[in-house]
Amino acid sequence: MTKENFLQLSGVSAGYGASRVLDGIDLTIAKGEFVALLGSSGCGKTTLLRAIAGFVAPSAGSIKVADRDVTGLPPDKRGMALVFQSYALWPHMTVAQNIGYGLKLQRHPRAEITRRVGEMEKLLGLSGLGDRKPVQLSGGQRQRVALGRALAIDPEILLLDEPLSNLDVRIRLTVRHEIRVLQKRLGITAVHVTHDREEAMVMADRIVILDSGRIAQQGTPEAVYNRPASAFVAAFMGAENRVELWGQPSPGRFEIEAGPANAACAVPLDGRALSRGFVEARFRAEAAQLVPANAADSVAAGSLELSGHVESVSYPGGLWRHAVRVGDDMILVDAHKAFGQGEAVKIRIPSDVLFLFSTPEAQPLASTRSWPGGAKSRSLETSEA
Ligand SMILES: Nc1ncnc2c1ncn2[C@@H]1O[C@H](COP(=O)(O)OP(=O)(O)OP(=O)(O)O)[C@@H](O)[C@H]1O
Repeated sequence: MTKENFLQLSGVSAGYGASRVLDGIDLTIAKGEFVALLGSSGCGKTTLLRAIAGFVAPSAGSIKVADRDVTGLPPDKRGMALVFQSYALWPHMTVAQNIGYGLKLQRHPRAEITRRVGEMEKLLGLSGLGDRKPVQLSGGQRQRVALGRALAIDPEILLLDEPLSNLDVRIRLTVRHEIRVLQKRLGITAVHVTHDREEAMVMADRIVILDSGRIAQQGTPEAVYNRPASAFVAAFMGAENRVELWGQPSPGRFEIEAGPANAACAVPLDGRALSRGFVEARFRAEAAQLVPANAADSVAAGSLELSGHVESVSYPGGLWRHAVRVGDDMILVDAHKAFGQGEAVKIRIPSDVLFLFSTPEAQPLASTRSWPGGAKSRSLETSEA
Protein backbone atom coordinates (compact mmCIF):
# COMPACT_ATOMS: atom_id res chain seq x y z
CA MET A 1 0.00 0.00 0.00
CA THR A 2 1.14 3.53 -0.66
CA LYS A 3 -0.25 6.63 0.99
CA GLU A 4 -2.28 7.17 -2.20
CA ASN A 5 -4.36 3.99 -2.13
CA PHE A 6 -5.25 3.87 1.54
CA LEU A 7 -8.93 3.19 0.85
CA GLN A 8 -9.49 1.28 -2.34
CA LEU A 9 -12.80 0.33 -3.92
CA SER A 10 -12.58 -1.94 -6.95
CA GLY A 11 -15.59 -2.70 -9.11
CA VAL A 12 -18.06 -2.20 -6.26
CA SER A 13 -21.67 -2.87 -7.22
CA ALA A 14 -24.48 -2.86 -4.70
CA GLY A 15 -28.23 -2.50 -4.48
CA TYR A 16 -31.36 -3.43 -2.64
CA GLY A 17 -33.13 -6.61 -3.68
CA ALA A 18 -33.30 -6.71 -7.45
CA SER A 19 -32.50 -3.03 -7.97
CA ARG A 20 -28.87 -2.18 -8.59
CA VAL A 21 -27.82 1.19 -7.17
CA LEU A 22 -24.03 1.15 -7.55
CA ASP A 23 -22.48 -0.03 -10.76
CA GLY A 24 -18.81 -1.02 -10.73
CA ILE A 25 -17.37 1.80 -8.65
CA ASP A 26 -13.58 2.14 -8.78
CA LEU A 27 -12.34 4.69 -6.29
CA THR A 28 -9.01 5.19 -4.57
CA ILE A 29 -8.64 7.55 -1.62
CA ALA A 30 -5.32 8.66 -0.13
CA LYS A 31 -4.52 8.67 3.57
CA GLY A 32 -5.54 12.00 5.06
CA GLU A 33 -7.58 12.98 2.02
CA PHE A 34 -11.03 14.57 2.30
CA VAL A 35 -13.28 13.29 -0.46
CA ALA A 36 -16.82 14.55 -1.07
CA LEU A 37 -19.36 12.30 -2.77
CA LEU A 38 -21.63 14.66 -4.64
CA GLY A 39 -24.70 13.93 -6.68
CA SER A 40 -28.40 14.47 -7.00
CA SER A 41 -30.94 12.74 -4.81
CA GLY A 42 -31.08 8.98 -5.31
CA CYS A 43 -27.82 8.67 -7.28
CA GLY A 44 -26.36 6.31 -4.68
CA LYS A 45 -24.15 8.50 -2.46
CA THR A 46 -25.44 7.13 0.83
CA THR A 47 -25.41 3.57 -0.50
CA LEU A 48 -21.75 4.00 -1.42
CA LEU A 49 -20.92 5.39 2.01
CA ARG A 50 -22.82 2.57 3.69
CA ALA A 51 -21.01 0.02 1.54
CA ILE A 52 -17.68 1.49 2.69
CA ALA A 53 -18.92 1.43 6.29
CA GLY A 54 -20.11 -2.17 6.03
CA PHE A 55 -23.85 -1.63 6.34
CA VAL A 56 -24.53 -2.55 2.70
CA ALA A 57 -22.91 -5.69 1.30
CA PRO A 58 -21.56 -5.26 -2.25
CA SER A 59 -22.87 -7.74 -4.81
CA ALA A 60 -19.53 -7.47 -6.61
CA GLY A 61 -16.13 -5.92 -6.09
CA SER A 62 -13.90 -5.36 -3.09
CA ILE A 63 -13.11 -2.71 -0.48
CA LYS A 64 -9.64 -2.52 1.00
CA VAL A 65 -8.20 -0.36 3.75
CA ALA A 66 -4.40 -0.24 3.84
CA ASP A 67 -4.31 -3.37 1.69
CA ARG A 68 -6.57 -5.22 4.11
CA ASP A 69 -9.69 -6.60 2.43
CA VAL A 70 -12.60 -5.42 4.59
CA THR A 71 -15.37 -6.36 2.14
CA GLY A 72 -16.72 -9.15 4.33
CA LEU A 73 -16.02 -7.51 7.70
CA PRO A 74 -18.77 -6.15 9.97
CA PRO A 75 -18.87 -2.35 10.46
CA ASP A 76 -17.18 -2.38 13.88
CA LYS A 77 -14.14 -4.26 12.55
CA ARG A 78 -13.34 -1.78 9.79
CA GLY A 79 -11.69 1.02 11.77
CA MET A 80 -14.26 3.51 10.53
CA ALA A 81 -16.78 5.82 12.19
CA LEU A 82 -19.97 7.14 10.64
CA VAL A 83 -21.62 10.46 11.46
CA PHE A 84 -25.24 10.82 10.41
CA GLN A 85 -27.37 13.75 9.42
CA SER A 86 -29.71 13.03 12.33
CA TYR A 87 -26.92 13.07 15.00
CA ALA A 88 -28.31 9.78 16.39
CA LEU A 89 -27.33 10.75 19.95
CA TRP A 90 -28.76 8.84 22.88
CA PRO A 91 -31.26 11.27 24.45
CA HIS A 92 -31.03 9.75 27.95
CA MET A 93 -27.23 10.02 28.03
CA THR A 94 -25.16 13.08 28.81
CA VAL A 95 -22.74 14.64 26.35
CA ALA A 96 -19.84 12.83 28.05
CA GLN A 97 -21.66 9.48 27.99
CA ASN A 98 -22.56 9.93 24.33
CA ILE A 99 -18.96 10.75 23.38
CA GLY A 100 -17.68 7.80 25.40
CA TYR A 101 -20.28 5.37 24.07
CA GLY A 102 -18.11 3.71 21.43
CA LEU A 103 -15.20 3.39 23.83
CA LYS A 104 -17.47 1.75 26.39
CA LEU A 105 -18.66 -0.75 23.76
CA GLN A 106 -15.02 -1.50 23.05
CA ARG A 107 -14.59 -2.14 26.83
CA HIS A 108 -11.92 0.46 27.45
CA PRO A 109 -11.10 1.10 31.15
CA ARG A 110 -13.22 3.81 32.75
CA ALA A 111 -10.25 6.13 33.46
CA GLU A 112 -9.17 5.98 29.84
CA ILE A 113 -12.71 6.75 28.66
CA THR A 114 -12.86 9.80 30.96
CA ARG A 115 -9.51 11.04 29.65
CA ARG A 116 -10.45 10.52 26.00
CA VAL A 117 -13.89 12.14 26.45
CA GLY A 118 -12.19 15.15 28.07
CA GLU A 119 -9.85 15.39 25.06
CA MET A 120 -12.75 15.25 22.64
CA GLU A 121 -14.74 17.88 24.55
CA LYS A 122 -11.73 20.18 24.45
CA LEU A 123 -11.04 19.49 20.78
CA LEU A 124 -14.62 20.22 19.80
CA GLY A 125 -15.24 23.22 22.05
CA LEU A 126 -17.66 21.31 24.27
CA SER A 127 -15.79 21.77 27.57
CA GLY A 128 -18.19 22.47 30.41
CA LEU A 129 -21.12 20.83 28.60
CA GLY A 130 -20.27 17.23 29.53
CA ASP A 131 -23.17 16.84 31.97
CA ARG A 132 -25.85 18.18 29.64
CA LYS A 133 -28.33 16.01 27.79
CA PRO A 134 -28.64 16.41 23.98
CA VAL A 135 -31.97 18.23 24.38
CA GLN A 136 -30.11 21.00 26.24
CA LEU A 137 -27.78 21.64 23.29
CA SER A 138 -28.02 23.64 20.08
CA GLY A 139 -28.04 21.83 16.72
CA GLY A 140 -24.41 22.75 16.09
CA GLN A 141 -23.36 21.50 19.54
CA ARG A 142 -25.24 18.24 19.01
CA GLN A 143 -23.48 17.66 15.72
CA ARG A 144 -20.16 18.28 17.46
CA VAL A 145 -21.05 15.67 20.09
CA ALA A 146 -21.84 13.22 17.28
CA LEU A 147 -18.47 14.07 15.75
CA GLY A 148 -16.77 13.62 19.14
CA ARG A 149 -18.35 10.21 19.54
CA ALA A 150 -17.11 9.23 16.08
CA LEU A 151 -13.58 10.54 16.64
CA ALA A 152 -13.23 9.19 20.21
CA ILE A 153 -12.66 5.65 18.95
CA ASP A 154 -9.76 6.95 16.88
CA PRO A 155 -11.04 5.69 13.52
CA GLU A 156 -8.78 5.49 10.50
CA ILE A 157 -11.61 6.69 8.30
CA LEU A 158 -14.37 9.15 9.11
CA LEU A 159 -17.57 8.77 7.09
CA LEU A 160 -19.92 11.74 7.07
CA ASP A 161 -23.47 11.34 5.76
CA GLU A 162 -24.86 14.84 5.18
CA PRO A 163 -23.89 15.78 8.74
CA LEU A 164 -24.68 19.46 8.23
CA SER A 165 -28.04 19.36 6.51
CA ASN A 166 -30.07 19.72 9.72
CA LEU A 167 -28.23 22.86 10.77
CA ASP A 168 -29.34 26.36 9.87
CA VAL A 169 -27.29 28.12 7.22
CA ARG A 170 -25.13 30.23 9.56
CA ILE A 171 -24.22 27.35 11.88
CA ARG A 172 -23.63 25.11 8.87
CA LEU A 173 -20.90 27.43 7.61
CA THR A 174 -19.18 27.37 11.00
CA VAL A 175 -19.41 23.61 11.54
CA ARG A 176 -18.30 23.05 7.93
CA HIS A 177 -15.15 25.00 8.68
CA GLU A 178 -14.64 23.27 12.04
CA ILE A 179 -14.87 19.79 10.53
CA ARG A 180 -12.40 20.68 7.81
CA VAL A 181 -9.87 22.16 10.27
CA LEU A 182 -10.23 19.16 12.58
CA GLN A 183 -9.86 16.67 9.76
CA LYS A 184 -6.66 18.36 8.58
CA ARG A 185 -5.29 18.65 12.12
CA LEU A 186 -5.91 14.97 12.89
CA GLY A 187 -4.81 13.88 9.40
CA ILE A 188 -7.84 11.63 9.25
CA THR A 189 -9.17 10.23 5.99
CA ALA A 190 -12.72 11.44 5.40
CA VAL A 191 -15.51 10.62 2.97
CA HIS A 192 -18.35 13.11 3.03
CA VAL A 193 -21.72 12.64 1.36
CA THR A 194 -23.49 15.81 0.31
CA HIS A 195 -25.79 17.11 -2.39
CA ASP A 196 -24.63 20.66 -1.67
CA ARG A 197 -22.16 21.71 -4.35
CA GLU A 198 -20.71 24.62 -2.41
CA GLU A 199 -20.21 22.47 0.67
CA ALA A 200 -18.29 19.91 -1.39
CA MET A 201 -16.26 22.67 -3.05
CA VAL A 202 -15.11 24.32 0.19
CA MET A 203 -14.52 21.19 2.26
CA ALA A 204 -13.06 18.57 -0.04
CA ASP A 205 -9.63 17.92 -1.52
CA ARG A 206 -11.37 15.93 -4.21
CA ILE A 207 -14.95 15.74 -5.42
CA VAL A 208 -16.44 12.54 -6.79
CA ILE A 209 -19.61 13.23 -8.77
CA LEU A 210 -22.00 10.31 -9.00
CA ASP A 211 -24.66 9.86 -11.65
CA SER A 212 -27.03 6.89 -11.42
CA GLY A 213 -24.60 4.76 -9.43
CA ARG A 214 -21.54 5.52 -11.55
CA ILE A 215 -18.71 8.00 -11.20
CA ALA A 216 -19.38 10.78 -13.69
CA GLN A 217 -16.16 12.65 -12.86
CA GLN A 218 -13.68 13.06 -10.05
CA GLY A 219 -11.09 15.73 -9.45
CA THR A 220 -10.17 18.77 -7.40
CA PRO A 221 -12.99 21.28 -6.83
CA GLU A 222 -11.29 23.61 -9.30
CA ALA A 223 -11.03 20.87 -11.96
CA VAL A 224 -14.63 19.69 -11.84
CA TYR A 225 -15.87 23.29 -11.72
CA ASN A 226 -13.79 24.61 -14.59
CA ARG A 227 -13.30 21.49 -16.69
CA PRO A 228 -16.48 19.41 -16.48
CA ALA A 229 -16.11 16.18 -18.43
CA SER A 230 -19.74 15.93 -19.55
CA ALA A 231 -22.85 18.01 -19.98
CA PHE A 232 -24.24 16.30 -16.89
CA VAL A 233 -21.32 17.40 -14.72
CA ALA A 234 -21.37 20.91 -16.22
CA ALA A 235 -25.07 21.26 -15.37
CA PHE A 236 -24.57 19.81 -11.92
CA MET A 237 -21.71 22.24 -11.25
CA GLY A 238 -23.96 25.20 -12.06
CA ALA A 239 -23.57 25.63 -15.83
CA GLU A 240 -27.30 25.39 -16.32
CA ASN A 241 -27.62 27.52 -19.43
CA ARG A 242 -27.84 25.32 -22.49
CA VAL A 243 -27.92 26.02 -26.21
CA GLU A 244 -27.38 23.75 -29.18
CA LEU A 245 -24.89 24.80 -31.83
CA TRP A 246 -23.42 23.32 -34.97
CA GLY A 247 -19.73 23.17 -35.67
CA GLN A 248 -16.69 21.26 -36.79
CA PRO A 249 -13.14 20.87 -35.57
CA SER A 250 -10.32 22.49 -37.47
CA PRO A 251 -6.69 22.36 -36.34
CA GLY A 252 -6.67 23.61 -32.75
CA ARG A 253 -10.14 25.13 -32.93
CA PHE A 254 -13.80 24.28 -33.07
CA GLU A 255 -15.54 26.32 -35.72
CA ILE A 256 -19.09 27.13 -34.64
CA GLU A 257 -21.32 27.99 -37.55
CA ALA A 258 -23.80 30.86 -37.38
CA GLY A 259 -27.23 29.67 -36.27
CA PRO A 260 -30.66 31.21 -35.82
CA ALA A 261 -29.52 33.00 -32.66
CA ASN A 262 -25.74 32.79 -32.67
CA ALA A 263 -22.95 34.35 -34.62
CA ALA A 264 -20.17 32.20 -36.01
CA CYS A 265 -17.03 31.88 -33.92
CA ALA A 266 -13.98 29.71 -33.50
CA VAL A 267 -13.35 28.38 -30.00
CA PRO A 268 -9.92 27.02 -29.02
CA LEU A 269 -10.17 23.22 -28.78
CA ASP A 270 -7.91 23.02 -25.70
CA GLY A 271 -7.93 19.26 -25.79
CA ARG A 272 -11.72 18.93 -26.00
CA ALA A 273 -12.91 15.90 -27.91
CA LEU A 274 -15.50 17.37 -30.27
CA SER A 275 -16.81 15.96 -33.52
CA ARG A 276 -18.42 17.58 -36.50
CA GLY A 277 -22.12 18.11 -35.87
CA PHE A 278 -24.32 19.42 -33.11
CA VAL A 279 -22.77 20.36 -29.79
CA GLU A 280 -24.41 21.17 -26.49
CA ALA A 281 -22.99 24.43 -25.14
CA ARG A 282 -23.25 25.07 -21.42
CA PHE A 283 -22.31 28.10 -19.33
CA ARG A 284 -23.06 29.76 -16.00
CA ALA A 285 -25.27 32.82 -15.60
CA GLU A 286 -22.39 34.77 -14.08
CA ALA A 287 -19.90 33.71 -16.75
CA ALA A 288 -21.70 35.50 -19.57
CA GLN A 289 -21.74 39.19 -20.40
CA LEU A 290 -24.88 41.04 -21.42
CA VAL A 291 -24.65 43.96 -23.88
CA PRO A 292 -27.26 45.95 -25.84
CA ALA A 293 -28.06 44.42 -29.24
CA ASN A 294 -26.63 47.51 -30.95
CA ALA A 295 -23.34 47.47 -28.99
CA ALA A 296 -20.72 48.63 -31.46
CA ASP A 297 -17.64 47.10 -29.81
CA SER A 298 -16.35 43.91 -31.38
CA VAL A 299 -16.64 40.63 -29.58
CA ALA A 300 -13.42 39.11 -28.20
CA ALA A 301 -11.86 36.37 -30.32
CA GLY A 302 -13.23 32.95 -29.45
CA SER A 303 -16.27 34.31 -27.61
CA LEU A 304 -19.68 32.99 -28.50
CA GLU A 305 -22.34 35.62 -29.09
CA LEU A 306 -26.05 34.90 -28.80
CA SER A 307 -28.92 37.25 -29.60
CA GLY A 308 -32.16 37.49 -27.69
CA HIS A 309 -34.68 39.57 -25.79
CA VAL A 310 -34.88 40.16 -22.05
CA GLU A 311 -38.02 38.49 -20.74
CA SER A 312 -37.69 39.28 -17.06
CA VAL A 313 -35.32 40.91 -14.61
CA SER A 314 -34.90 40.17 -10.90
CA TYR A 315 -32.48 41.16 -8.17
CA PRO A 316 -31.38 38.16 -6.09
CA GLY A 317 -28.61 40.29 -4.54
CA GLY A 318 -25.27 41.57 -5.83
CA LEU A 319 -26.05 41.30 -9.54
CA TRP A 320 -29.18 41.67 -11.66
CA ARG A 321 -30.45 38.41 -13.05
CA HIS A 322 -31.95 38.42 -16.54
CA ALA A 323 -34.00 35.73 -18.18
CA VAL A 324 -33.22 36.14 -21.88
CA ARG A 325 -35.20 34.42 -24.61
CA VAL A 326 -32.74 33.06 -27.20
CA GLY A 327 -34.68 31.22 -29.89
CA ASP A 328 -36.49 28.42 -28.07
CA ASP A 329 -34.15 28.58 -25.09
CA MET A 330 -34.37 30.63 -21.91
CA ILE A 331 -30.95 31.76 -20.78
CA LEU A 332 -30.10 33.30 -17.41
CA VAL A 333 -27.47 36.01 -17.38
CA ASP A 334 -26.21 38.13 -14.47
CA ALA A 335 -25.19 41.73 -14.99
CA HIS A 336 -24.12 44.67 -12.84
CA LYS A 337 -26.85 46.85 -14.30
CA ALA A 338 -30.46 46.03 -15.09
CA PHE A 339 -31.53 45.81 -18.73
CA GLY A 340 -35.12 46.63 -19.62
CA GLN A 341 -37.83 44.06 -20.08
CA GLY A 342 -38.23 43.36 -23.81
CA GLU A 343 -34.85 44.91 -24.62
CA ALA A 344 -32.90 43.35 -27.50
CA VAL A 345 -29.56 42.11 -26.15
CA LYS A 346 -26.51 40.09 -27.01
CA ILE A 347 -25.00 37.52 -24.67
CA ARG A 348 -21.26 37.03 -24.91
CA ILE A 349 -19.57 33.96 -23.48
CA PRO A 350 -15.77 33.83 -23.42
CA SER A 351 -14.33 30.53 -24.64
CA ASP A 352 -12.73 29.60 -21.30
CA VAL A 353 -16.13 29.53 -19.57
CA LEU A 354 -18.00 27.96 -22.47
CA PHE A 355 -18.33 24.20 -22.12
CA LEU A 356 -18.97 22.27 -25.34
CA PHE A 357 -20.00 18.64 -25.63
CA SER A 358 -20.72 16.67 -28.75
CA THR A 359 -24.27 15.36 -28.74
CA PRO A 360 -25.15 11.80 -29.83
CA GLU A 361 -26.28 13.23 -33.17
CA ALA A 362 -22.92 14.94 -33.65
CA GLN A 363 -21.46 12.45 -36.10
CA PRO A 364 -23.70 12.55 -39.18
CA LEU A 365 -22.64 14.96 -41.86
CA ALA A 366 -25.64 16.88 -43.23
CA SER A 367 -25.33 19.31 -46.09
CA THR A 368 -28.42 21.33 -45.19
CA ARG A 369 -29.19 21.51 -41.51
CA SER A 370 -32.40 22.43 -39.80
CA TRP A 371 -31.92 24.15 -36.47
CA PRO A 372 -34.21 23.47 -33.52
CA GLY A 373 -37.37 25.43 -34.15
CA GLY A 374 -37.12 24.84 -37.87
CA ALA A 375 -35.10 27.94 -38.76
CA LYS A 376 -32.20 27.52 -41.14
CA SER A 377 -28.71 28.54 -40.16
CA ARG A 378 -26.97 31.75 -41.19
CA SER A 379 -29.70 34.06 -39.94
CA LEU A 380 -27.05 36.07 -38.11
CA GLU A 381 -24.10 37.84 -39.52
CA THR A 382 -20.88 35.90 -39.25
CA SER A 383 -18.34 37.60 -37.04
CA GLU A 384 -14.67 36.86 -37.53
CA ALA A 385 -13.10 35.18 -34.48
N1 LIG B 1 -32.98 0.43 2.24
C1 LIG B 1 -33.32 0.59 0.96
N2 LIG B 1 -34.13 -0.30 0.34
C2 LIG B 1 -34.47 -0.16 -0.96
N3 LIG B 1 -34.05 0.85 -1.75
C3 LIG B 1 -33.26 1.77 -1.18
C4 LIG B 1 -32.84 1.70 0.20
N4 LIG B 1 -32.05 2.75 0.46
C5 LIG B 1 -31.97 3.46 -0.69
N5 LIG B 1 -32.68 2.88 -1.67
C6 LIG B 1 -32.79 3.34 -3.07
O1 LIG B 1 -31.50 3.34 -3.63
C7 LIG B 1 -31.30 4.49 -4.45
C8 LIG B 1 -30.07 5.27 -3.97
O2 LIG B 1 -30.33 5.74 -2.66
P1 LIG B 1 -29.23 6.53 -1.83
O3 LIG B 1 -29.79 6.79 -0.46
O4 LIG B 1 -27.93 5.83 -1.90
O5 LIG B 1 -29.15 7.88 -2.67
P2 LIG B 1 -28.51 9.28 -2.30
O6 LIG B 1 -27.71 9.67 -3.47
O7 LIG B 1 -27.79 9.20 -0.99
O8 LIG B 1 -29.81 10.18 -2.19
P3 LIG B 1 -30.18 11.39 -1.18
O9 LIG B 1 -29.29 12.54 -1.55
O10 LIG B 1 -31.61 11.66 -1.51
O11 LIG B 1 -29.96 10.89 0.21
C9 LIG B 1 -32.59 5.29 -4.40
O12 LIG B 1 -33.34 4.97 -5.53
C10 LIG B 1 -33.26 4.79 -3.14
O13 LIG B 1 -34.65 4.84 -3.25
